[in-house]
Amino acid sequence: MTIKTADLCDEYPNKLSIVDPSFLSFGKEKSFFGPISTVKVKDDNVLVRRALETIPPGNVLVVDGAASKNCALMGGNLAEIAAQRGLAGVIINGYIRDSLEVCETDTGVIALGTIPLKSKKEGKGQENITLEFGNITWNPGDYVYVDEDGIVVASEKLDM
Ligand SMILES: O=C([O-])CC(=O)C(=O)O
Repeated sequence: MTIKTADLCDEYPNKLSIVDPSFLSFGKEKSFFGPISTVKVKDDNVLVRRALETIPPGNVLVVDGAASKNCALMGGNLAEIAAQRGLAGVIINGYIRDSLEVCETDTGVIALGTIPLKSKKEGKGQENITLEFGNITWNPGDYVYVDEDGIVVASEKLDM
């Protein structure tokens, strides 16, 4: 199915939250959608890995990393887990590394940018909670739609 966020905005103006246009696409899959799973972390990606290994195939993992520029929350290995598990994609309010590998990996990866330093491995953070970033609220179970034009979220699955 081809996502066209512009068409969704035309068709469902009252049902969509539009994410702040400050995110970049790094994954090979430029257009994807699915139900949201969430984690919230700060400079620590243990819960990101655990979510990638456990959330249902087809879901989109949304990571609130507090937009921290201290380190990368995902690299080539974690992107490969997302692809192998058949996740639709990952959206990170934070930074990634191994961007050349990530852009060859068959999943969606959205983030704020790149930084080469890896994160801490302490396992701190929260899972499956409502997030607030990018000018919108991200509830687990909401649907996110992504393409080359941007990111939009609806509280239900939309007919396309
Ligand atoms: O392990 C990490 O912190 C992230 C990483 O480099 C990878 O996913 O390849």
